[in-house]
Amino acid sequence: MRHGNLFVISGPSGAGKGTLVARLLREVPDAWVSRSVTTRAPREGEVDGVHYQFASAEEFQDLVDTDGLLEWATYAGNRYGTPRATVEDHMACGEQVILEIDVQGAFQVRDKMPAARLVFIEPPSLQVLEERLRGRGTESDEVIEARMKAAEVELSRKMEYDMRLVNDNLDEATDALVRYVNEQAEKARG
Ligand SMILES: Nc1nc2c(ncn2[C@@H]2O[C@H](COP(=O)(O)OP(=O)(O)O)[C@@H](O)[C@H]2O)c(=O)[nH]1
Ligand SMILES: Nc1ncnc2c1ncn2[C@@H]1O[C@H](COP(=O)(O)OP(=O)(O)O)[C@@H](O)[C@H]1O
Repeated sequence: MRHGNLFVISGPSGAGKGTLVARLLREVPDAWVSRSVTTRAPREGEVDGVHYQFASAEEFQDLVDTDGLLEWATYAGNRYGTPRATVEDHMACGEQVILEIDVQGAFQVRDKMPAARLVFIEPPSLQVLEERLRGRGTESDEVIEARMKAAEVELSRKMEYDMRLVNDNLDEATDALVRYVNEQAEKARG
């Protein structure tokens, strides 16, 4: 059994974080992904307790006030946070814990848990990013515009991450992510 490690995956909306994390979970048997709490409305097809734990603004604030979140941030007008207890439990079980969170949250995690590995997923270009966001078909034009603005701020911080990965060819990007997680987990085992 390997020791528990913490991996943070960030990158602009539409870069392919969710797609890559889903593939990583299939290929790394001891990987586990945290489920965030959010005040964002569910998209069509999203199920409460599966994709996110959907919460009201009051419920979210209660979690903040009771120190129930490891980190939290406001992104494009909605609040998102990582439940602390489940992350700690899964790390204690020796799992490779994955947080798919924004750049603000990533640096809060690094402050609290300096051993966390931070991975930044980049799109091949801003044009491809916009095409993927539109192609996903889950957001209005207005929301896509807000996410493209956020993308520029996010990309400006990529050099602060431990690893950067361009998600161009999906199979190659998946392999690189799986390799990195396994290498780091083996290194931590010593
Ligand atoms: N800080 C933080 N960011 C989160 C959390 N959960 C999701 N996010 C980020 O919030 C942003 C918006 O997520 P979402 O609305 O699901 O859009 P998507 O990433 O385009 O599918 C993305 O950058 C996510 O990585 C969390 O628990 N904490
Ligand atoms: N390497 C890739 N090549 C082409 N399309 C991709 C690739 N990776 C992801 N996509 C597609 O781009 C869209 C955004 O991916 P998603 O995983 O939802 O991004 P994120 O979680 O970063 O917002 C989805 O429709 C997904 O199927």
